[in-house]
Amino acid sequence: MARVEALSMSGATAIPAEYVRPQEERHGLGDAYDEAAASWSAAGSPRIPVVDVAAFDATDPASPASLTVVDAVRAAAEEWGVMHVAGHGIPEDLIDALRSAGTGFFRMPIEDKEAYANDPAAGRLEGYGSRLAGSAGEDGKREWEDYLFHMLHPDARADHALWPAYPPEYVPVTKTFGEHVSALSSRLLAILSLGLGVPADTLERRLRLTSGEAEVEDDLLLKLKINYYPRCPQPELAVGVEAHTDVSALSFILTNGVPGLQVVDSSGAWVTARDEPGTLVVHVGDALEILSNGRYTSVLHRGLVNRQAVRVSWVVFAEPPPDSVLLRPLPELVEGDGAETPRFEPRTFRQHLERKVLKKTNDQHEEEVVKKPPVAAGRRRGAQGPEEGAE
Ligand SMILES: Oc1cc(O)c2c(c1)O[C@H](c1ccc(O)c(O)c1)[C@@H](O)[C@H]2O
Ligand SMILES: O=C(O)CCC(=O)C(=O)O
Ligand SMILES: [Fe+2]
Repeated sequence: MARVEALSMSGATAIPAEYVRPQEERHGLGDAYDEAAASWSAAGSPRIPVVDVAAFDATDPASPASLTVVDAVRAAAEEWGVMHVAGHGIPEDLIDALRSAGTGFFRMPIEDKEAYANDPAAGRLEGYGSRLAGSAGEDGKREWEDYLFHMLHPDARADHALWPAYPPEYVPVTKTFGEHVSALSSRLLAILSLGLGVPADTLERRLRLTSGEAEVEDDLLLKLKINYYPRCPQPELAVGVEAHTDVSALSFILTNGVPGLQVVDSSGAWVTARDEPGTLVVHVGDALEILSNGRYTSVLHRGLVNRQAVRVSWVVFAEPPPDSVLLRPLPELVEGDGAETPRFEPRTFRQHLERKVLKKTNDQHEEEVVKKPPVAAGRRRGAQGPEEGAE
């Protein structure tokens, strides 16, 4: 398997055809540093909201301080589907240690990283890999990134044999980080539940409780993907990660400070995420969009690459168990007095993934619509359609 890192280090000035994105996808692509400078310097340019959740008190969710947090998170999740979260409670020195552990792994020679290679075709998704965005072998389908992917939490489900043995602090640091993200994810799901006008434990219960007669509590799973985006000689032709929405309930993102993440705003324009020190970027994913009956928006985003600096991002996906939980709009929203029309058909997480992949590889399959990137600046998101099935 060709690693993007090796291509980047080869010194070639042109990228291979399989990394050249189709013309219709190249709108607004460019060196992430140039795109960031252009987007941040424009007067009145839109900014992803920064919300500080420190003042939310789970033991007193109706206090004025808690309600202020609920309102800010609700507004960001509705209008953007993405926010920079401050006051998250994860110690800065732990975040620094996480960054240096992951960077330490990628600093090893490629041959040493290959010991961790995954094999998606054989169903082994965990490990070191390089992604094919679409059908294998087609031109314009590869993404300019290598990655490391593994289960992070709960610890009992994580196979530490698949985690890097080097650097030696990788396992303890990453594991501790997972515990903190788990706590943060519960806190945010409580805030987001209150934002929907339902009790604080609603979203987490619905994401974890097995449907059926006996209420069995399953775990919310956390998976870690460390994305490694090497320097790219033609960033106007390539993407690090193509435009997509996350299938998770929530995703948590940290970076090494190099720009690249872009999100679509409510006018349909690409906005480059800033580096907001002390914050984590949090995405609303498809699972939460479904549970909230579309009130919260699963954010369409992509990753740009650049000529001068390696970009690294750490993404934690918080997702329901694949088969045991039925994802559907909360009964509290779609049943009884003042009920909303359900906008999504019930499905398990695995079914959702399968339908989305099917939709991507077969555009005729229209009942499940995957959000499409804007073709020109300023086009409204509504034109792309959320992934709905029950209207
Ligand atoms: O819960 C999620 C949400 C996501 O958005 C993603 C995910 C899990 O896993 C995807 C992934 C990671 C590693 C692989 O080898 C894959 O084939 C897929 C990730 O890309 C993302 O879409
Ligand atoms: O690198 C980033 O900032 C985002 C990566 C991403 O969207 C993903 O891995 O799903
Ligand atoms: Fe993503």
